[in-house]
Amino acid sequence: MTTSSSPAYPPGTVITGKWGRSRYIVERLLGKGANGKVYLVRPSGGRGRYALKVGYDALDLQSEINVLNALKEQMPDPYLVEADDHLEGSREVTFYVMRYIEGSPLHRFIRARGTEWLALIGLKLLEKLSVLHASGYAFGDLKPDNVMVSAYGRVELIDYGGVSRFGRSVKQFTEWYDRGYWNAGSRTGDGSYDLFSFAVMCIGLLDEKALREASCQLPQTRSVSDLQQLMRRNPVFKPYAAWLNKALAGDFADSREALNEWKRRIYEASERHVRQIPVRTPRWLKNAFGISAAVLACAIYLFLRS
Ligand SMILES: Nc1ncnc2c1ncn2[C@@H]1O[C@H](COP(=O)(O)OP(=O)(O)OP(=O)(O)O)[C@@H](O)[C@H]1O
Repeated sequence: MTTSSSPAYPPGTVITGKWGRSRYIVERLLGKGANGKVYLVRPSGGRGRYALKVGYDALDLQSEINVLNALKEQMPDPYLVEADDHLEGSREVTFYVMRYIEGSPLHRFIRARGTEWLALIGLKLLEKLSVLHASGYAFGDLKPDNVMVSAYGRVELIDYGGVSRFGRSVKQFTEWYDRGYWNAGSRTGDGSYDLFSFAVMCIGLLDEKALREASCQLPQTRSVSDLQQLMRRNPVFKPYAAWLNKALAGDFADSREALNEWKRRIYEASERHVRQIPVRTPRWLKNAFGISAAVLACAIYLFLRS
């Protein structure tokens, strides 16, 4: 199996599936993480571009493939294209091919486009999570690096390596977004585990400095009330605070309910916003009104004189 220190495949490398005989040509390395390397590839003789992941550990990659296979039926536009083995020198290496998400990770998107995008992106992300949860899986390692956003605001979860069946221990997590880290519950994979991570992720996107400060507490004193306090201090949280508090407390029955409440709250907030925009009278209308008033005054004067 390939390792994290093995050199990346250079552009032009051909990866041939042992069983399906598909051939993919590497264009470039998209990124590497703790579990594997991901390449941008195009099918030999075919059209389109895909992302191809080569894992460091065969078992870990296989469990990722199993989850993606199980989700294939639930998704209208499946993420997994195919999985196969190929020969790297004399070694057999497992890989899988997925949809290529052209975009940027969530935190970079929000930094570039503004926090007002959070309402819409949060909505789309909750939709993705509720499909995953309806299939009995928790995403686990929900964090901004694992959410890709396209230029048009299309949202996609990447890195299914942390996905676990409901009721099993979460396989991978990142401190800030982990319910256990905030002494707020177990590391058992369930819908509310992901909703908790989602809430902390929103907090970090809206005020990263405050989240960093809150996380500096002693591990035994760190708690959800630190997160609630920081939200009270910054008005940027106002439209989201009630929802975020509910997710932090694990009070949503499931992610469908969380999704519906998010929808309701963002519609209400946008309606309030529209109502608050002062309606300015255009200058031409003021002028026209002035002329009509003058004409009317003359008409009344002439009428009274006659
Ligand atoms: N479908 C995709 N489309 C575009 N880029 C992708 C895709 N999947 C992964 N990437 C890129 O490759 C990088 C590594 O992928 P991934 O997160 O799956 O690897 P990992 O080893 O599981 O990472 P981690 O250390 O976060 O667990 C990502 O950060 C992202 O930049």
